[in-house]
Amino acid sequence: MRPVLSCDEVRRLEDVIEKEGTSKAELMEFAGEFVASEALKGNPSRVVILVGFGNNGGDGWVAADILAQKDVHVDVVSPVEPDEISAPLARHVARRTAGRDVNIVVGPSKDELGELIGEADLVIDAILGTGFHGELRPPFSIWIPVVNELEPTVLSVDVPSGLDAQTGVVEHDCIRATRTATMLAPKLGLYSADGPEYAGEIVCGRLYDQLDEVIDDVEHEAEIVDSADLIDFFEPLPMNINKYSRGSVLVVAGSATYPGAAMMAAKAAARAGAGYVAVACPSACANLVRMALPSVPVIDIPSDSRGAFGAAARKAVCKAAEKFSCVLCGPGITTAAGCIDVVSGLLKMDVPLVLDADALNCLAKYSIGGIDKTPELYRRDAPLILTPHHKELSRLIGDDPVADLGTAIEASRRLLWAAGSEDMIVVAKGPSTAVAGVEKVLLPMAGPASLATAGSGDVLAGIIAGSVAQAHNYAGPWELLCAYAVTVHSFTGFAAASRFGEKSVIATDLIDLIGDAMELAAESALHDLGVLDEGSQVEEA
Ligand SMILES: NC(=O)C1=CN([C@@H]2O[C@H](COP(=O)(O)OP(=O)(O)OC[C@H]3O[C@@H](n4cnc5c(N)ncnc54)[C@H](O)[C@@H]3O)[C@@H](O)[C@H]2O)[C@@H](O)CC1
Ligand SMILES: Nc1ncnc2c1ncn2[C@@H]1O[C@H](COP(=O)(O)OP(=O)(O)O)[C@@H](O)[C@H]1O
Ligand SMILES: [K+]
Repeated sequence: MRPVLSCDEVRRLEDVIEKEGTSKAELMEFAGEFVASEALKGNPSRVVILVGFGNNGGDGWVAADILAQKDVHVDVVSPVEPDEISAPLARHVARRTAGRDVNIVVGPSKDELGELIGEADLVIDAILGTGFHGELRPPFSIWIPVVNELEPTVLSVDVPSGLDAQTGVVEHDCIRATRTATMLAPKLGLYSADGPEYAGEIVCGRLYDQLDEVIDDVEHEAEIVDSADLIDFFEPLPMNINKYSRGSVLVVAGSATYPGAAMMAAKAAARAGAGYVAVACPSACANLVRMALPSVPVIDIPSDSRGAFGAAARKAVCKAAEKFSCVLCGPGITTAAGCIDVVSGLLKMDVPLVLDADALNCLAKYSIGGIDKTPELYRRDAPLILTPHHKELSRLIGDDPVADLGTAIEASRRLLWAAGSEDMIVVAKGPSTAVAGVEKVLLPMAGPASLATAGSGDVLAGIIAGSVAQAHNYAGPWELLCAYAVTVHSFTGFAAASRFGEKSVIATDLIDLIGDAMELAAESALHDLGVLDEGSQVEEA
């Protein structure tokens, strides 16, 4: 797993490194060397380096010097003369580079800038880094659209300029990078909100030899999960099993209005590997589910007048749930009174429980001002996995806004710390999904935007429940198991997009591709571990 840091954590890390004897000035030299080495990978003969007023620009000035020494023609485009640069470290390296064989262009017109970029093989964007905040000001608000319009190959330094390194939000405009060379550790904003759209491929410069020894001296906002970290989940099925010992899931879902949600979640749980999956749904939709899923037993639960769980549902659901290795509750249930009752009954049981969709909205209705105010309502000894998207997460914390990865992680932590249980996980879904536990927050590989389709979350909930059900002897952490499920879901998105076309994927497509997705994830893990060469098949390993 690879750490992802907040801007504050990066600053603290730089302080730790400085205490260990490597100054910030030296770090800037290493950052510039890293940028130059990344730039040289494309063998450019002409490079334009756009620099700003701060230390991000400093990295660019150092890279300019190195590239010029390698016989690359370098044009540095600066808003001011080197002597007028405000950040002292950056001013120092700018003055030094000014005395070398580089062409410095101060305050060019739009046309001049366009011409320079048109002649270059590569543009290095060292305008703004972690120090950027507020509204983009001139001249950068003028430079950035000129760059983007010409669509050159762009290497951004640390973060694409214009992107908030913490939130990933682009308020006004942002450099569209081909690649981003980030320093010490990726910043959270590269994975949040608009980050993935603008950052391109992300490469990380370690800069400091003993980075592994000091990086744990600061907290990590999150950790990226690579397929290789999930290798233990790709074991083949043992011979000596039966359908129950493989793991069983009770899917408590559906209503007269939303029978499909129950069908999709149940089928996904089975495709994810559970040996026995049953559905407990309101009697109003039971026959529909029976007809759609011949392999799945359906337990009739008393309905209310609208076809949702009724007053007698809690007892019937909890009795049925006793026999299962995992219960998934929520897809399509509505928030009728009987549903709220069912959710509260299941929370009191000691079976591993996944709460999704309307089960989360039922939970939010329990309390005023956020469920973290009354953690006794959801604190339990058995595993509890909540799978909210941003709106559901916001409801759970009393309607405080959840808009991006950073705020989703913060909201998840509020829920987790209030409960204080190692067996509770929040899978905060979004374009990038965070899997948060009390100890750590994981970022599994995100899927394609094709996953933004109705019912896709029901499929993920099924994959999570199916995976939990199989984890009889699993020693944890639950974060990793949920990260595995999210990764498989992401791969279903890629597999479906390549089969049906990016815009044509619908949630039911994802379900039948769960097996393919597991194979793709396993291949990717073996590839990361160096067991598979590019293009070879799993069977050859
Ligand atoms: N501090 C360190 O130890 C290291 C820092 N490094 C680099 O330093 C960067 C951070 O440097 P700084 O903290 O100087 O900040 P930046 O260089 O990212 O930006 C600060 C500058 O941008 C200007 N600015 C801020 N908001 C603006 C806006 N809305 N419109 C126009 N201009 C705006 C400010 O006037 C300020 O001069 C990192 O991203 C990284 O690239 C690296 O050199 C590695 C070591
Ligand atoms: N832009 C996106 N890129 C990648 N994945 C996405 C994107 N938008 C949504 N997703 C994923 O799709 C799923 C949607 O879940 P959810 O919002 O609960 O859908 P539904 O309620 O319709 O089932 C989540 O797993 C989420 O992470
Ligand atoms: K930048």
